[in-house]
Amino acid sequence: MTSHLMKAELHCHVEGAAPPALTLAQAEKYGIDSTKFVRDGGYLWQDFTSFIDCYDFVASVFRTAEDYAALAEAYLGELAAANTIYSELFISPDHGEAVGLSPDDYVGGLAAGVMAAREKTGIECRMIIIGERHLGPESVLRRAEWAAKFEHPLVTGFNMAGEERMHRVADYARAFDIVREAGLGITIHAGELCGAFSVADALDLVRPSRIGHGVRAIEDPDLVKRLADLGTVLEVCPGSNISLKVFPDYESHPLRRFVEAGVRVTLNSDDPPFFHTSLAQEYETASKVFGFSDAEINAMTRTALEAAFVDEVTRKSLLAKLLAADWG
Ligand SMILES: Nc1ncnc2[nH]cnc12
Ligand SMILES: [Zn+2]
Repeated sequence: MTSHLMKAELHCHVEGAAPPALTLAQAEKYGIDSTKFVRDGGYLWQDFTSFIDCYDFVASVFRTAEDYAALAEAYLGELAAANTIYSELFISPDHGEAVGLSPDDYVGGLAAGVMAAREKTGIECRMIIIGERHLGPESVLRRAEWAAKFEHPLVTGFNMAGEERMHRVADYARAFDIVREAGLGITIHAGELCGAFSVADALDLVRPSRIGHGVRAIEDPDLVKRLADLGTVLEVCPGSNISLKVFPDYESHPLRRFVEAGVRVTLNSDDPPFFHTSLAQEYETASKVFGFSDAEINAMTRTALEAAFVDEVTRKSLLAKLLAADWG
């Protein structure tokens, strides 16, 4: 049982956290037909491409700042109820713009939800701007330039998600230079749909402190050692990896091999209802399926807090909470 363990999450896409029932209610509110993407209380997709189509549909039924505030508040409330003290939400202003919501209103709505959740539960949250890789290098560059200028105390990082098989990391290096210069934390999806070369490219060209997934680095032992030596933190999402068939089953999932190799890892849900998971479920899987002890799981939570894109005062306070719980 892991319900008593304190938790932290670095990798969850906010639109990907929308429960199917909420998506249905939103679709009804705007008179949108959802039958192609939601059925029997679950999302309909078969592979990564149709997953992204379904994700885009879900995002399209959130249309106002208030819709996004309610979504963020609901997800953070669920996390807090599972003993989670810190969350980083990946947010994608491109999805807001696609339905006519300005980036300012998109982030403003989410921030209102984040603050309401903190008020009610004490959960701390920061937001990470996403550039969508499959929208192309120009789009990610434009998003990076916007993020570099957009100053908001709750927006602390930049990530690139989306279709990893499109373009090369080099095509996006300039975007990451811009956000690095602006002082944002940097993480990038790599080594999920593509192999070790993609993680190596990310290390060489983007120099992230964290990597979203990164799990296919396991295909190259020298790269695993490089990750351990650099101290790069992997945002591992085991349930997502199994659902998207990155690995056929948990026995072949490399989470434990990364830990044994000294790579810093964290536990995350990615897009929880799409993958029939939750952060609480990922902690349970770490214990029951991977066989990690409470102490090993607490070490992953500590790693998440150490790698979080927060100011040092907040980090210290979060680490103190975890330490107190660990002793308790
Ligand atoms: N697992 C994932 N990989 C890449 N892009 C995503 N966007 C939402 N979920 C994603
Ligand atoms: Zn992701």
